[in-house]
Amino acid sequence: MAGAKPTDRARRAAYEVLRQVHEQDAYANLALPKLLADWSLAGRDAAFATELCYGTLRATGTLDAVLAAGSNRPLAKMDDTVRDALRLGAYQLLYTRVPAHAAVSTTVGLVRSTAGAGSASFANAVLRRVAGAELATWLDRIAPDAGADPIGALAVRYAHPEWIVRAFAAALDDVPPPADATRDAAQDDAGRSATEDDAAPADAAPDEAGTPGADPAATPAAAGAAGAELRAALAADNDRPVVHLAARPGAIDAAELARRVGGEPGRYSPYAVYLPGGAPGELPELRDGLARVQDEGSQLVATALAAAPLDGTDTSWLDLCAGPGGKAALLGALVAGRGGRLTAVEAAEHRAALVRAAVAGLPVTVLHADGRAVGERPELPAGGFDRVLLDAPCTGLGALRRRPEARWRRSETDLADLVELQRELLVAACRAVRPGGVLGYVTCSPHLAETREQVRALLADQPVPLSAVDARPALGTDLPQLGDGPTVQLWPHRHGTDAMFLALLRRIA
Ligand SMILES: C[S@@+](CC[C@H](N)C(=O)[O-])C[C@H]1O[C@@H](n2cnc3c(N)ncnc32)[C@H](O)[C@@H]1O
Repeated sequence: MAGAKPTDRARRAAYEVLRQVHEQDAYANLALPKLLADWSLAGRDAAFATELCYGTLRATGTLDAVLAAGSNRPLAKMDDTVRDALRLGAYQLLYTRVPAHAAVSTTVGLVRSTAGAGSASFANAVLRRVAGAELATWLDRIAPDAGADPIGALAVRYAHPEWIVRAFAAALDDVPPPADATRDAAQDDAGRSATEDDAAPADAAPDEAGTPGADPAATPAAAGAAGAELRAALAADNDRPVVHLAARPGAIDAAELARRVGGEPGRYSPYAVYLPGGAPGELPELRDGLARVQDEGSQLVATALAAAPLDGTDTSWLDLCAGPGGKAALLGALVAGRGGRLTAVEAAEHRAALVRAAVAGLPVTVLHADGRAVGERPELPAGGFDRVLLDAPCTGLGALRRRPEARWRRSETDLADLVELQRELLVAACRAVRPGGVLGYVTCSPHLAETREQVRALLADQPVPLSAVDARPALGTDLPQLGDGPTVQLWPHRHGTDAMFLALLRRIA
């Protein structure tokens, strides 16, 4: 790409990431920064590449529906390289202010260079059809009627798979009405944003620029009608998340960290700092271990476990699923302040290595082991721990805004295996906690099968004698909209955090 215009290199970088995501199961937030560096893309050009890449990945399902309608060839029969180029072109046409002629000609050029002249003329014909109507018109054409199929309509308009829309509706207890103003809200959410000259903020981090932001009118404050909060939750997934840092307790406080990095202290976690529009990049505070990039919701659930009332000893803590180590680092620093020690367990070897790096200098023992082995090895004694965190492997539906490809990669069929594993780990965590001790069950997912239903089944079965503890006071007093308890579900559109779930349970004998 040497010699090419920076905007063309930005498009090419976005396209290469799409290929890596779809061909090699790569993660965009890891692949993109490497390509930006390799191709010397910075500032506005890096922001443009990020916008195109993240936006196209987030909107893939909707773009595919448009392309299918605009093509005489089924998507499944298209060459993979052509399909990704068309997605990138259609994204520019429908979701950005890039001029149509530039979106079409650069995409056709890309297809010509990767797949030859015949494919280029096919791409040209499809994109000209796509360019023939605006997003709103396309949505009206391809989305099911909201009256007959409200979930299907929201799925297309907000670019989420239907099973995720259904899961959010159930978790929010906000089932959309048969017919409503869905169309207007979704169109505003999808409003045009980037041009070649006016892309995402020039200094936007590769992992934070994204599809255009949420509709202010779709916030819970403006909500009220059935389905309004669901729309706000879906829109928040398409919003550009603010980078959150966690100050390491005992090493630096949030106010000082905020001053040093030019951010602002978080609203809810005493350790949180927001970097609005900023890139964490090579901040010395991160390099020196004074802080980590960590969503405020993750900070809150870990600190809530540490804050839950406890009688007796409070020096032996366990993190049963610790990789890559964000919560272990926070808990390790907090238990250090109490003169105690954390044991951090992780089943994947490379992730156990990440935990070791994250907890360097803290009183933490890292075990590369299966968390279900509680009671079977001396380092994991049954009844040996005062506080136990189970941050369970889950669908990750609570962090879709940070992982642009994730919503299309996960499928509902993943759920049954995950729920079973969560259940086995929960039983192991119950064995690990001492009588009188506290167990925190956390998922980065609001799916009821992974959250409230999992806890309800555990309390019904009582593998050890357990009672529920109200998690709300342990989270602090400032958090709004925490519901009736005793469990807590955070949401991006309510709290600006990932959608973390927390249940606190006490072993009573
Ligand atoms: C949600 S992540 C944990 C995130 C972590 N607590 C943090 O804050 O960085 C779940 C982790 O559990 C690990 N895991 C999966 N199955 C496990 C098992 N049987 N025992 C222990 N760890 C497991 C996964 O490899 C993954 O790293």
